[in-house]
Amino acid sequence: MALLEIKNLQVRVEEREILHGLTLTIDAGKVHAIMGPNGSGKSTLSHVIAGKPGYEVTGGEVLFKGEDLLAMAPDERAAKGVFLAFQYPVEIPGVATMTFLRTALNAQRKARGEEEYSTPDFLKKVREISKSLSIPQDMLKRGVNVGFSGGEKKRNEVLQMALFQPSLCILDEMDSGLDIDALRIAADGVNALRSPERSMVVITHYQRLLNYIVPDVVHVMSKGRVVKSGGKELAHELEASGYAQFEDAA
Ligand SMILES: Nc1ncnc2c1ncn2[C@@H]1O[C@H](COP(=O)(O)OP(=O)(O)OP(=O)(O)O)[C@@H](O)[C@H]1O
Repeated sequence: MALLEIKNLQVRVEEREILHGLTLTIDAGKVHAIMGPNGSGKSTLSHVIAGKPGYEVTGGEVLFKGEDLLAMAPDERAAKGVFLAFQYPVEIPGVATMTFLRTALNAQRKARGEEEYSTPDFLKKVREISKSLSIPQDMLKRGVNVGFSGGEKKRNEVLQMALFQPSLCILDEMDSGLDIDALRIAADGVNALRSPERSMVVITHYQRLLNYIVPDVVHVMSKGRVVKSGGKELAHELEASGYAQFEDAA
């Protein structure tokens, strides 16, 4: 069974149809890259999967582990293992990162009927992961993403991923705003999470990120649909030839 199955998905935002019958299947243990020009609907797709409000699904279906994902509330999706790493992570002043991480993790565990982490176990886990991502401990005492640099925000997203252990990770333009060293650290963190049970959807404009996170499958999106799928070599072809050929075909 596929981990995620999207069939003929149609989505409207503010009365305008953005996804026009998108079909995509993601098997467990695979890394899929989604590429495509600005405005083709990549972020819209990731937001609809995560359950962000404001998107009206007018047709099609999304099955996650065989269940109707669209019928689930966003927190239920997270507890079931869907994680979206934001393109622009939000700041939450007044909520310490550590408190946020612990509350979110325990809420997800509780929803799954699992025991909550004890404080020492939780601290040990966070320290281990943050060390591997070069995130200083004092950063975790600050408000969520408050005063974090662009690179630190992205690394904080990878920290959440490593802590929550989701089965589907969607990375929306993880490379934007990252310098080469930060990109390598974040990509190493993502690669460490690759497993036969976990799938990743990497949304990016550029082939560069895919040198660090090598995909099994590459899809091209254009005008609200997946218009071509192939192996990792497809990303190299796109880098050479651009997206215009698909714009015409869509
Ligand atoms: N909240 C919104 N209100 C109105 N239009 C929207 C909204 N969100 C998205 N759109 C429109 O939907 C289209 C697809 O946007 P989306 O952000 O999904 O594309 P994208 O492929 O992620 O683009 P980019 O590569 O530039 O990030 C765009 O034309 C955008 O203007």
